[in-house]
Amino acid sequence: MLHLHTARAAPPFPLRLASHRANPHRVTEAAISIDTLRKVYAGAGKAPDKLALDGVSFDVPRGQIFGLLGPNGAGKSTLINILSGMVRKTSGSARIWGFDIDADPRNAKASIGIVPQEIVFDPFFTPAEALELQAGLFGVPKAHRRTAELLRAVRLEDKADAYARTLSGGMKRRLLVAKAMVHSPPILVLDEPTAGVDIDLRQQLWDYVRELNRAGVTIVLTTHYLEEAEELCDRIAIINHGKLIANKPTAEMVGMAREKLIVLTLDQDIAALPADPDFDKVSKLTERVIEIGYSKDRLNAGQVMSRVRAAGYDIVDVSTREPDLEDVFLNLTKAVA
Ligand SMILES: Nc1ncnc2c1ncn2[C@@H]1O[C@H](COP(=O)(O)OP(=O)(O)OP(=O)(O)O)[C@@H](O)[C@H]1O
Repeated sequence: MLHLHTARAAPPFPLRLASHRANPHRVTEAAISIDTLRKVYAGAGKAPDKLALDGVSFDVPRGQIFGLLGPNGAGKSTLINILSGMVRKTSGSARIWGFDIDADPRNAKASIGIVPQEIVFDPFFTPAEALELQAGLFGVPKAHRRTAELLRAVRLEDKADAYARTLSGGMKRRLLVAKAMVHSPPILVLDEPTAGVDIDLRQQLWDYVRELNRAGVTIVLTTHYLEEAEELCDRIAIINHGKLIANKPTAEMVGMAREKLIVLTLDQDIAALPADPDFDKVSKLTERVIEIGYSKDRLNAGQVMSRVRAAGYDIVDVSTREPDLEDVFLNLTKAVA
């Protein structure tokens, strides 16, 4: 049972109250709204300038788990670092919970909690001290601090007074999530939180992320793990080479994979691969096993098998594969590579 009051109707401490009162319509806005965001890193020495974000625009709807996917170097961290105020954008604009990051940076920052990719800790602080310090940095007065509650939420209450260096990797990750929540932001961003994390821990972390989301927190996560995005996210955006190349509800995104694969075990060694203009690709996996890729718009599995039989083979075993996010991802990133 989660006791966080992260997304309560009354805006969290400390800065949002006044602005929300001043503009109640903001409540209906997207959690994050990004408009034509561009970032060029100036080249050092003889190195050329690097265009990291090339006019990216999208909204993260409130209340969702939103996945930001992209290959290495796509621009994901740049985007998140702009939101957190660590990187200065070159042009474009961004609003966090309705607050423009230029015009209202304090409220924008107060509305977002960021769990960084790397685990950085002062080993001599206990988890309780680390949370108190972090709350202090955000200007949360003592009376509003929720150290014990947060430690309970991330199941670290019995480690409250242990030195950080004695925590396991998983405990440290959970402490990072608690640290990102000290100011009760309505948005939590997790930057590749499960890179290098074992399966058990990953599952625990996702359970907790789901719990936070059920409590009303909008979640943005970047990940390289496509299955993870597929399992967790309501909506997925893909960026590649600094450009947004897709942004859809997860089910729709997965449905974009047109190609299906069928693996057939034949009754005899394959002499020549069956050629058919409707097959997108045919590959021999072993002497008697072939894999055929076909577009589900043009053929169904029965028709594929009939055509292989017509080429003189009997089929002794068959399996098909549904398209998944990986197929979409590969197709999309290939198209603009
Ligand atoms: N401080 C910097 N100076 C110059 N170039 C940079 C800087 N930071 C990032 N880049 C470049 O900008 C591009 C986008 O990098 P970014 O870290 O945003 O990508 P990413 O999608 O987060 O990648 P990863 O998944 O590997 O973390 C890359 O080509 C990277 O080399």
